[in-house]
Amino acid sequence: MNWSGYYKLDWQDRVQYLVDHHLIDGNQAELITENYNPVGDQLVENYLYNFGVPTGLLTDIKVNGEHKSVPMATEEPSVIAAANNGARMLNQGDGVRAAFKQRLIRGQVIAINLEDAEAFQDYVEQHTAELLAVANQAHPSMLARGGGAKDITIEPLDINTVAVDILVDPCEAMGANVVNTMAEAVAQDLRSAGFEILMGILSNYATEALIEAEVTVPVVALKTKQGMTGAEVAEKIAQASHMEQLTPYRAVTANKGIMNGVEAVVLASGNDTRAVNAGMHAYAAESGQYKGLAQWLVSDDGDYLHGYIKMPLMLGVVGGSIGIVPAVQLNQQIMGNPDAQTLSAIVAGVALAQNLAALRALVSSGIQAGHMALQAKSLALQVGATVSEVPLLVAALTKSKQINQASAQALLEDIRKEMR
Ligand SMILES: CC(C)(COP(=O)([O-])OP(=O)([O-])OC[C@H]1O[C@@H](n2cnc3c(N)ncnc32)[C@H](O)[C@@H]1OP(=O)([O-])[O-])[C@@H](O)C(=O)NCCC(=O)NCCSC(=O)C[C@@](C)(O)CC(=O)[O-]
Ligand SMILES: NC(=O)C1=CN([C@@H]2O[C@H](COP(=O)(O)OP(=O)(O)OC[C@H]3O[C@@H](n4cnc5c(N)ncnc54)[C@H](O)[C@@H]3O)[C@@H](O)[C@H]2O)C=CC1
Repeated sequence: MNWSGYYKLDWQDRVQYLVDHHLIDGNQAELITENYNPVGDQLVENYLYNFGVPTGLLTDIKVNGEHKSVPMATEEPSVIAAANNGARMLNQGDGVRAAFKQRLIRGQVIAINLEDAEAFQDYVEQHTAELLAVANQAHPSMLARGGGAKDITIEPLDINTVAVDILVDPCEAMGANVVNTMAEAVAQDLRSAGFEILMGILSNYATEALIEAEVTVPVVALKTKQGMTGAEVAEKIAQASHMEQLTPYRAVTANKGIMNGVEAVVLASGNDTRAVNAGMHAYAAESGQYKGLAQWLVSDDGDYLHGYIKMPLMLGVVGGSIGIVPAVQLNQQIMGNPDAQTLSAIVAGVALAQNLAALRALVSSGIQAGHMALQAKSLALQVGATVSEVPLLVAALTKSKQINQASAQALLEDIRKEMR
């Protein structure tokens, strides 16, 4: 097959090309057509169709004194139920408090093959004001909004390599493109001054945008239907949380659980999930050992469970695809059209809610009871149940306590026999 120039075809011809070359059949072309979206066609290259991600609601999480409803986009069963469950417990205290100390994005301009790295550093120090002006002239509207390039720091990388780091306040944007534009302008300026510059690019390791969130939950909110007291559950959650500081094998799983919620809100809010993920995981390993991002401790009097999380989070409420995709605008509206800091506080709150629900399940009934009960619906669809058969099969699976593909298939056959 010759794919050269495929990207120049219009959408209909791109789909027809797949049919003509037997990559898809006519029914599948229809599926693509049903899911065509003109906005999608403008957003990505070689566009075929919009791949739908189910979006559900976290109905109520109290963050910085405000009750928020939060759309979450995820394909994984039980994540949204768990977020609701976690938030239900967090809300029984005063809710989550979350804030940034600063919120800046970093651009790196990397100078290489320096004959005298110290002389280069002196040059940058002496020309800091000029370099900041070059950065700000590259995107003047950010300065006009009260943001823009704020500081320049120097990061020696080896004997003849130095990164000049520009720290930028992107206001309500995430700032990746803004910073890249500034970094390239500074790179050009340094080239004109005679230095060899390898590249200018933002860093997704957002250590100047660390959000800290904390919550205090009365232990009574944690008691289980199976009879564990809140105090018992709290004690075990604190122990479980400590394990994440001891072994990276446990920490990665716990952080995956946190990302269940974080990524679902980041995606629904039109933000860049990859940027958030990369920064989060790097930060989890900042001590040299990968650790859990959240920590839970029982208060001295035993009455409260205290949760804390600190993570890099650079999100925007303008820029990128945010203003373009109608579903994103809808999701922002459901959250009350938050500003960038409020959206970040919501995400940090969801991180705590998600982690609390997962840990509580792990140390009480185990994860499978809640997770697999909700997974049963996907399993039913997987084995070919029709939409009207799904509730019957889910009920049968839950009763059988054998939530796997083989038993789903067998139970579906039984249901069909009975229906005949
Ligand atoms: C699944 C539950 C919530 C059941 O929990 P439950 O205690 O059986 O549920 P409940 O019926 O008592 O309901 C309690 C609350 O949960 C919410 N809730 C309950 N069901 C629903 C639902 N269908 N849809 C929406 N919300 C739901 C809802 O807020 C409800 O309050 P109410 O509205 O009744 O006042 C619980 O077992 C749980 O939180 N489990 C954790 C599940 C989880 O974390 N799933 C993520 C996938 S596993 C994973 O990827 C990560 C992990 C776990 O490995 C991370 C780690 O290891 O740390
Ligand atoms: N490594 C990474 O993370 C990279 C990410 N990206 C992508 O970059 C996009 C985000 O970049 P941005 O620079 O945030 O978007 P952007 O390029 O759309 O810039 C934001 C725009 O919004 C305008 N704006 C209007 N009102 C504003 C306000 N109140 N505050 C701030 N800006 C305002 C700015 O002037 C600017 O033109 C995302 O789509 C991301 O996926 C791009 C390159 C690399």
